[in-house]
Amino acid sequence: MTSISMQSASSALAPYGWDDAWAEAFAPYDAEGLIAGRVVRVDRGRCDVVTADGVMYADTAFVTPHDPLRVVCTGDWVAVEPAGNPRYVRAYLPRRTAFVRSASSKRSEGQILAANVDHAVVAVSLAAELDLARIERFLALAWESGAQPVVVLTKADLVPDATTLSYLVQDVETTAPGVPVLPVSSQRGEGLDALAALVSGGTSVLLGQSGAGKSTLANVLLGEDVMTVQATRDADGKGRHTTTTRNLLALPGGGVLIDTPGLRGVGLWDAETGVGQVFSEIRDLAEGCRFDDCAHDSEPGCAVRAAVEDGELPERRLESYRKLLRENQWIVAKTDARVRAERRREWKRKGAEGRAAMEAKRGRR
Ligand SMILES: Nc1nc2c(ncn2[C@@H]2O[C@H](COP(=O)(O)OP(=O)(O)OP(=O)(O)O)[C@@H](O)[C@H]2O)c(=O)[nH]1
Ligand SMILES: [Zn+2]
Repeated sequence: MTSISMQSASSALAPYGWDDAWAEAFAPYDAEGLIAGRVVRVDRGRCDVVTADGVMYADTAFVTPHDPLRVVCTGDWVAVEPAGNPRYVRAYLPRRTAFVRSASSKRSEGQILAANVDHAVVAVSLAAELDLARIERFLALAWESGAQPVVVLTKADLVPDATTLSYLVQDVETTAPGVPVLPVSSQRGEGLDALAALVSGGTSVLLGQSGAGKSTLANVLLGEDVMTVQATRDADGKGRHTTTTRNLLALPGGGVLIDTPGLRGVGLWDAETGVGQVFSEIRDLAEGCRFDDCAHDSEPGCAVRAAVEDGELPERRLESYRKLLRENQWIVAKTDARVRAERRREWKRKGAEGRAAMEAKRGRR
């Protein structure tokens, strides 16, 4: 049975992405009298949570274990205490997707940047020459998170004619199998309705190089309503201007936009699965290689090299694939080395503390 509080939460939180599956996952917390909400901002152990009763300021101490991937982040659905000063976040619901930096989700030292993202919108400017390798890199990050990538080719108004534009779109489409490619112009308005429709069904993030036009797109998507959205004041009336720095916003046309500073400058991390998805046609071809661990270099019976020789697979694509895999392996190795060094320091520190404690005890005797 759904409680009254859950029913009101459902309608108030729907613009933030609440659905039946979240309601079901939340049911046990509802039974405990906890409040459902979505994290719109995290800052040093505290977070702002949008709930049916407005934005609440909550402490995350209960849900901040040592594993940095299990720290509450923007986009999480959480169970907050109904009262208290401070109120505590008691739990967060299992994540559907997660953007993680520095290491894979299988490891414990990554940094979580955003949770429960459905669409990763990669903004690519048409004002400069297309850098396909860069697009592939962003797509790897996007796939790795579990979100569906979308490429938005911005500043389409700067492309001289429609034929050129269609060639550019085709180039990106062959680089991005399984990814919708959408040319837009924030200045002239082309493609913006299609983009708004695309992001209206879920939570989106904007990725892409500096100057790609992300802020401009965000402003267009947020429209004039951005001011009223941001004016929803926090319920505990502390009078702080938290809402202006919110990292998660409900879009007037439907859907949610997450824009965190960390996501903006994101680089490649352990994204081997993501890299494989970007180059899905290479992965498919590799099934025909004689050796399971074929590096598609000079091995005999390599189906991938054969496809390059036949002109079926662009050489650039294979090079880019191998480069991203190498880069990825290097990052993993570096991260592992750093973690090992950190652990050693930790052991030393613990050892020293342990010895000090023993000596203190002995001294007391
Ligand atoms: N001609 C044209 N220029 C655009 C368009 N969209 C954005 N720009 C311009 O491109 C520049 C960069 O846009 P931003 O939106 O600031 O880019 P950004 O990706 O947010 O950049 P960072 O904040 O550095 O990550 C600005 O000067 C915009 O005016 C467009 O559709 N057409
Ligand atoms: Zn091969």
